[in-house]
Amino acid sequence: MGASTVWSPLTRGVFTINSTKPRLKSMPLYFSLSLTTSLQQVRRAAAASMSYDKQLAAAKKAAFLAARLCQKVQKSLLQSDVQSKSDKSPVTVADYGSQALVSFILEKEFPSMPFSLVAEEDSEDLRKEETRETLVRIKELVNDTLACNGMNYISPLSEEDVLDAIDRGKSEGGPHGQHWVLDPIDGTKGFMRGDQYAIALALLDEGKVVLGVLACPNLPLTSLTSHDRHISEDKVGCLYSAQVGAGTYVQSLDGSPPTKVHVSATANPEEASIFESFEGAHSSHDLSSLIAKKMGVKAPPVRIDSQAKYGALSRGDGEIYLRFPREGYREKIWDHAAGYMVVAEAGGVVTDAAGNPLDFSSGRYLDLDTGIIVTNQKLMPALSKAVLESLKERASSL
Ligand SMILES: Nc1ncnc2c1ncn2[C@@H]1O[C@H](COP(=O)(O)O)[C@@H](O)[C@H]1OP(=O)(O)O
Ligand SMILES: [Mg+2]
Ligand SMILES: [Mg+2]
Ligand SMILES: [Mg+2]
Repeated sequence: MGASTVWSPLTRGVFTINSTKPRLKSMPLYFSLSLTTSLQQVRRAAAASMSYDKQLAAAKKAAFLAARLCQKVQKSLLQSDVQSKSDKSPVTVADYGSQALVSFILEKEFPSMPFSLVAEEDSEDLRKEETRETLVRIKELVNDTLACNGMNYISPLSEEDVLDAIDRGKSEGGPHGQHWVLDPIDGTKGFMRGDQYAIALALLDEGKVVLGVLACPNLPLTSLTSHDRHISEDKVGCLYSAQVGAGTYVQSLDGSPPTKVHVSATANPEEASIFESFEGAHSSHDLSSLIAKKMGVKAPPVRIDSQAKYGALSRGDGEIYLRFPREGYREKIWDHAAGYMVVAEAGGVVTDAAGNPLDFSSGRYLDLDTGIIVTNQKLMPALSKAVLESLKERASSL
């Protein structure tokens, strides 16, 4: 392990922790170890007790601007906006534009802090000659979004600025220091279909998620499962924000004041409903229906794309979110960090299939057991039991 630069909440300055720093020759090993441990304890305690108000305000601003950019692209989604990446997943100018914008804004907001961003996209394909036109389009989109949202005091970005901003997202994250975590468009398939997607932004401090913001431009302001949807039925666009120890709030992307949300209090599985991926290739629908049957859930599953599921669950639109990707698929931290915070601060529980908490501290990937399950505290015991039984049953039938 090498040196890691840490922004200290205590000193509001930057200091460097070097895990391999030589001990004083005369310093006994136990003293050196206990010094390291207490330094870590001080840093963790500071993270838990500090306020992330400034970072949260910046994250909301960045996610809001990215949402505006994405809305503009989704409106005029043309075939030429879609490229093929080596992994064949569709990447649009909005993915790149959103990442460039968020990266640029966050770095500008905290000029005296070291900037670390773990984000999904990189600029490799965009640096090729044949994608020059796409790059120009992205640059224009980013600059238009800044100018149209009262930020014309910022000088326009060049193509190189855009590429650099995208590539700031290459950080490996990890257990020390602060790292932003970004999915510039979560649910690209939903975005392309005109359905749900989210801009998902979180902050890690000492390996723990300390804030999360989810901009969901197509999510209705009223409950997805409400039987009383009339007046505001057509109003969409939610901005969720959560900070450790301070609860979860939602507001309209058009600027309504934030309202505190809480997960559903339902304890009866018969009254619960389940969220799962729209895409059957992203999560096993069969396993979800087996779990639902075992729990006695009566309602049909609600299938929506992206971390909008976490947002909907945090305000009680439904009680359970199940995610069981195909074997071998490795979850990335940007696909869950913001959603996790939004649900956890609204009183919900997020674990892997074995009941372990998610560990966001070990790099770009989440290493976990089989799948991710999310619900309220009352339903978790029944859900865990049904999940374990269903997994066992599935394994024995293979
Ligand atoms: N084969 C896959 N299995 C599971 N998840 C996937 C797969 N391919 C992409 N994803 C990611 O799953 C998430 C969306 O899943 P869902 O909408 O079903 O909840 C997105 O983060 C998406 O990435 P992306 O951010 O590129 O859209
Ligand atoms: Mg993707
Ligand atoms: Mg994603
Ligand atoms: Mg994405």
